[in-house]
Amino acid sequence: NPDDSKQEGLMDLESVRKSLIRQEDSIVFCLIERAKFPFNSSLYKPSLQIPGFDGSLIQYILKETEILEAKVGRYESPEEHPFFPDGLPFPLIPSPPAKSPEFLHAAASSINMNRDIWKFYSDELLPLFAKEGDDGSYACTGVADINCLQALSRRIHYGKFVAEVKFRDAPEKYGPAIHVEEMVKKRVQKKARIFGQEVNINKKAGDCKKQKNCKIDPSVVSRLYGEWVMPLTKLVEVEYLLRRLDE
Ligand SMILES: O=C(O)C(=O)C[C@]1(C(=O)O)C=C[C@@H](O)C=C1
Repeated sequence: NPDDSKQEGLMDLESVRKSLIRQEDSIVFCLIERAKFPFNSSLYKPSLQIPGFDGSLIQYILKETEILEAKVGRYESPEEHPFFPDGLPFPLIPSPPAKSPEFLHAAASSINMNRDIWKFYSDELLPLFAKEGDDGSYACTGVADINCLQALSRRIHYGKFVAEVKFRDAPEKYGPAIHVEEMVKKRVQKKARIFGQEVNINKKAGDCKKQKNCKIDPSVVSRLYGEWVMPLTKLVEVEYLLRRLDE
């Protein structure tokens, strides 16, 4: 019953969608940050030879980042999903006791789409917007990648919350999904234009009218949502609902 959830201070579809909209801002800003650097292909190849590690520098940075984050409890949150879940350390500090029962069904923790997110990000999305070249700034580029990957992962796995509120609520209220998708694509495109403009104190703020003046190509951001973010969010929703009635 949706009213019960409101009384318990829990989520409804409106609040879940509001969170998805706020997360768009983070994603667009992370992409703008990554677009400052050239492609830096060495970051993604195992050729840099990290002592004691068999993989690329980007994998090393992400894995070590997640080890630290796990120690301070990041992955105790149902909103966070590690890219390297195997063998992560337990938190060093206990989490505060939960105020309300878990919102998601226990099966939620078995869903992790980060393998697909890693793949589309490095193989398909990056080549669409990173300019060619190698300036050697691998650490900063890698950190920018990790911020993008984690923001995308959080957004896509938020599908679990979308699915749970839909499961609890009456689905006929939601209207055709296709309109929601068109609106999302238009909105992120507009955000890329507005957030990606050069701000000049002598000019009225508007947006970057010409694509070449934008820090990130707005059509790439719209494509990112249409081709990967929303389809993967739907997949998370379906995977979640398939497990929703498990004991
Ligand atoms: O808002 C919803 O109802 C969702 O299911 C989320 C979402 C999205 O990823 O933004 C996913 C699929 C729908 O077709 C539309 C939107």
